[in-house]
Amino acid sequence: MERLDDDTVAAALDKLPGWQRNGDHLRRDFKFADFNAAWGFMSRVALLAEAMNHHPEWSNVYNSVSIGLSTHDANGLTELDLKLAAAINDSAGDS
Ligand SMILES: C[C@H](O)[C@H](O)[C@H]1CNC2=NC(N)=NC(=O)C2=N1
Repeated sequence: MERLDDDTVAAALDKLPGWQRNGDHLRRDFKFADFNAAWGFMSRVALLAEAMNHHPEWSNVYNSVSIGLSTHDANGLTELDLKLAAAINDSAGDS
């Protein structure tokens, strides 16, 4: 998988509400009603990450989930990160 150039990433981010670029990562923080909702979200994301064989860097504190996306095999951002970011938004109930 090829690394994306800066313009391609910037254009894609316009269509990914909540996500920001931070160097080689896309980042978004989510907040839910409670731990149960946060964990349910993480369970859904875990299943789709496994299906994509593309996995998030994330942490959870009670109702907060912080996510970083990057393609380690490519040392940067690829289409897989954009795809996973969009799928994560769907899992959180965003468009
Ligand atoms: C061997 C396996 O295909 C790779 O290690 C996959 C697994 N999940 C991955 N996830 C992410 N985020 N980046 C990768 O480069 C990656 N590579």
